Parts: sequence; structure tokens; C-alpha cells
Amino acid sequence: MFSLVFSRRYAMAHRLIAGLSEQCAIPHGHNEIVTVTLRAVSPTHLDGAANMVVLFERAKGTWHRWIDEHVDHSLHLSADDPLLDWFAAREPHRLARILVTPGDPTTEVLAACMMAKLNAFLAADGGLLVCASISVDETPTNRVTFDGDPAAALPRPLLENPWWTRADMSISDLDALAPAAANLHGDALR
Ligand SMILES: Nc1nc2c(c(=O)[nH]1)N=C([C@H](O)[C@H](O)COP(=O)(O)OP(=O)(O)OP(=O)(O)O)CN2
Repeated sequence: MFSLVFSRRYAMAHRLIAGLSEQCAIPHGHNEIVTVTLRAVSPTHLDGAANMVVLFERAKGTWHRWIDEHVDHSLHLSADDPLLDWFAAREPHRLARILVTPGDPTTEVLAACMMAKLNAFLAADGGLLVCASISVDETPTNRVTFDGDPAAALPRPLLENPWWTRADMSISDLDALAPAAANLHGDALR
């Protein structure tokens, strides 16, 4: 079986506020690399002419556009992080650059959300390919890999179709969740 493997690098910042690591509660950044392994849904027999599973540009185009234009230089925060209120009150035009995860934005949750997002892109492009595994290098010495069902691994979402399941360029559901978030954290997200 053939695998198509693509890597992309992006800069990001995050902080982890659940209390397991005080140093990680301070916002800090990483240059991360995400590597995805794609497989054809049906077995591939090379045709003797084009001899491709799928054109590379088609397989990775939307995925890399999402990484380059929306994930690169984004800030990753938990949906429970009060910094969301701060941005909503003082720099609301930058909320679109914040990737919001259910609970702390660890490398584990990012890997699962990213795999779900990639599978949404691939399904919207005809479902020829599926993401079989993903790895995220948070630092040169720390890598998380994932090869299961993202829906089974992720916390229960607040919305029926959270951003990571949609084949659009979203990195949060702040628009849809603003009224609920306002109830949790005050009026800033209204
Ligand atoms: N299970 C997880 N643990 C930690 C995560 C994570 O996403 N999942 N993230 C962090 C922090 O982001 C931290 O900045 C990175 O961890 P750290 O081990 O400090 O990274 P280094 O590459 O600098 O590690 P060295 O061994 O010191 O080189 C923490 N934990």
C-alpha cells in the first residue's frame, strides 16, 4: 500500500493552564512541524501512464493553505482561558488568529484536531484519501503521534460540528460560542 507523507512547519504560541506545569502556563512559542501520512481509501493500481495515487498538489493543497494562512503565527488557547476575554475586550480584531481547543492546547489535542480537520478537507475533495496518522513535533526533542479516531480521542465538543470537523478555514468557534463564553467569563465576548 502506498502512503503519501507531507510535512509543514509553522510558528505558534500557547499556554497550558490546567495546572500540571507552571512554566507552561506562561505564554510561549514553538516552531512546530506537522507530518501527515495519507492513504488511498481503495487499493491503488498504478495505471502505466500517470502512475499516481493522487497528484501531490491536490492531496496537500488545501491542508497546507490552512496551515500557512491560519495556523502559522496563531495563538493556541483553551476554550476556558481568560485570555480570550482579554483579546475580546482589547484586541478583538486578533481573535481570528486564536486557535481554540477543548481544554489545554497540548500537542496531543492539536494532533487530534488537525487530523480531524485534514480528514474533513479530504472528504470534501471526494474522499479518495484518508489521513492514517499524524505527528506533531512541538520541539526538536518532543513529538506526539496519533493514528486513531480523533473523535474518540478528543473531549466532547460544545458544538455539534466544531471547527476541527469542518472543511473550512476556521481555527475556532468563537463566533458561534460568544454568547455561551460571555456567560462563563463575563461580558467581554459579547
Ligand atoms: N504531554 C505533554 N506534555 C507537555 C506538553 C504537551 O503538549 N504535551 N507541552 C509542554 C510545553 O509546551 C513545553 O514548552 C515543551 O516541553 P519541554 O519538555 O519543556 O520541551 P523541550 O524540548 O525544551 O524539552 P527538553 O527535554 O528540555 O529539551 C510541556 N509538557
